[in-house]
Amino acid sequence: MRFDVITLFPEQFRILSGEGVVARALGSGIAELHLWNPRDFALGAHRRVDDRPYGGGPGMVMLFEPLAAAIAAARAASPGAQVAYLSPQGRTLDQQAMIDFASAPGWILLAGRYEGIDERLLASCIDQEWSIGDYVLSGGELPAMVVMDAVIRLLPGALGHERSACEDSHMNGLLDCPHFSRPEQIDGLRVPEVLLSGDHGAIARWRRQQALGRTWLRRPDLLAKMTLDNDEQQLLQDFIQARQA
Ligand SMILES: CC(C)(C)c1cccc(C(=O)NCC2(NC(=O)c3cccc4nocc34)CCCC2)c1
Repeated sequence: MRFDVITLFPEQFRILSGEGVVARALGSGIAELHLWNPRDFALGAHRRVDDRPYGGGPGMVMLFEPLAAAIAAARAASPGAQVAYLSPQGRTLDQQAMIDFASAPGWILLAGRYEGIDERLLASCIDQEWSIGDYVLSGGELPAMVVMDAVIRLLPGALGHERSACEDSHMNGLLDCPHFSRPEQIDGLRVPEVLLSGDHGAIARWRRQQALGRTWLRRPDLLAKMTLDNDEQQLLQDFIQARQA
């Protein structure tokens, strides 16, 4: 999958070519990243990419022309790719959204800075507006990297042996089960016996029950989106009753 990112800070994206799943995917051609800096499309003597807001007020606004030109260049280089503006006004993303994005031919991601972009870009050049959540950030670069990380992990061949035991619970919306490793005892705290039993069926059921129970306890909103089969409903009931005992 091809990613084109429009950003005033292309250097920030070096972090993706470090190590791990995304770096390997970029290195092996499963994904590709092309960076476009609006400053390269800024004309005139001062090559401005931002200016003061009409109507006054603090801060600066990213100018229309350099962004429109950068978007046009990215569109020409990535046929079929849609343009998504990472923005606090956007649709809040979740795993299902990332799964949907993973089937696109490519994405052109626009990262904002300052107070944001000239609104006319949304009407003329931008196809989608996405948010990674409700907090004040300095720019759209980290949100763009969050989207790339979540989508690239879903591409065929991206996850080798890293597929985790609880990956399934991630994949169908449950929280993770608890994880333990050596030593068996720390300050009197032991590892649940079932995990030491070697009974893989019991271990898989315990992990499923823990994922169900923790989701019920901590994120009932995620559980509400799910349909549990009879076995899962029984596991969850047993978890709830054990807690009330
Ligand atoms: C959400 C709420 C707290 C109510 C709020 C209200 C008003 C402004 C901001 C704010 O953070 N503005 C600054 C910028 N933020 C983001 O780009 C950004 C922020 C959050 C999630 C994102 N997902 O993608 C891009 C995102 C916009 C221009 C430069 C960075 C945040």
